[in-house]
Amino acid sequence: MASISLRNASLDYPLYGAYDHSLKRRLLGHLIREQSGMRIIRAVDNITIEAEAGARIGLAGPNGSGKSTLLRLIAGVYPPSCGSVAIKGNIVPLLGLNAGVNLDFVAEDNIALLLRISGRKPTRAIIDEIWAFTELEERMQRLPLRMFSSGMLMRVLFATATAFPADILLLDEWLSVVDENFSAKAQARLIKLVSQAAIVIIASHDQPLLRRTCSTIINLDHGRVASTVAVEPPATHPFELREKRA
Ligand SMILES: Nc1ncnc2c1ncn2[C@@H]1O[C@H](COP(=O)(O)OP(=O)(O)OP(=O)(O)O)[C@@H](O)[C@H]1O
Repeated sequence: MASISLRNASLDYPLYGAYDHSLKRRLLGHLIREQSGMRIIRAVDNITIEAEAGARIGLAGPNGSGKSTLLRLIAGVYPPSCGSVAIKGNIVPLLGLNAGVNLDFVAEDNIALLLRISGRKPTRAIIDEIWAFTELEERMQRLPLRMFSSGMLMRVLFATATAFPADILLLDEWLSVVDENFSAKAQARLIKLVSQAAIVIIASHDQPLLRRTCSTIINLDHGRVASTVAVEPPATHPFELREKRA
């Protein structure tokens, strides 16, 4: 059974070199939690979340409030600086599509690599199925991704990231997927993935979207939970995810 348990989890980003070394700065260092010359940003601050199967959680909050970092913490991209994060179930993190990609490798090798990273065996049949979804010419499978347009690259990465169902689906707002035709197709694939996932967490600035799709909205502010709002159960399939990054 899928579950997420964050207990008093925090995440500090160390900011190497983002400061000066003057005496004044050193004297002021302790005021900004600077340790041995390292400045730290606490992007997620003491957050506790318990989610079981069926949870649909929206993360809201102003720019820099910690939504993306919290998703990365749950995805295991970063370990917590303190507190604990325990996850049961396989996670599909749709956070930044470029993660894990090597532009110098040909497309099919990248697909194989991404599948392996997510614990899947990249068989010929699976790669072909992913490629069919992209609607790109077959010969392009053997070209380095460096030669792809950004829209083509997006198609390949989206098709790969969404090829398998997830127990836990994490969505950072990023869907401005290429041209109109593909967008409709991408949206349909995403809706399917969302409906199959046991737990879905969506970070977005789009309150109507969060209200349509989530049962709980967590409002973040400066990395902390400012409020948690229960939302009426969404109507059947009001899912509309085409949005631009803020
Ligand atoms: N790689 C990084 N290194 C250092 N600081 C970072 C890094 N990524 C984010 N931050 C900082 O962490 C804080 C939280 O950022 P985060 O991207 O999680 O916020 P967000 O709520 O997703 O913002 P937005 O709505 O603008 O996408 C911000 O202060 C940001 O400057």
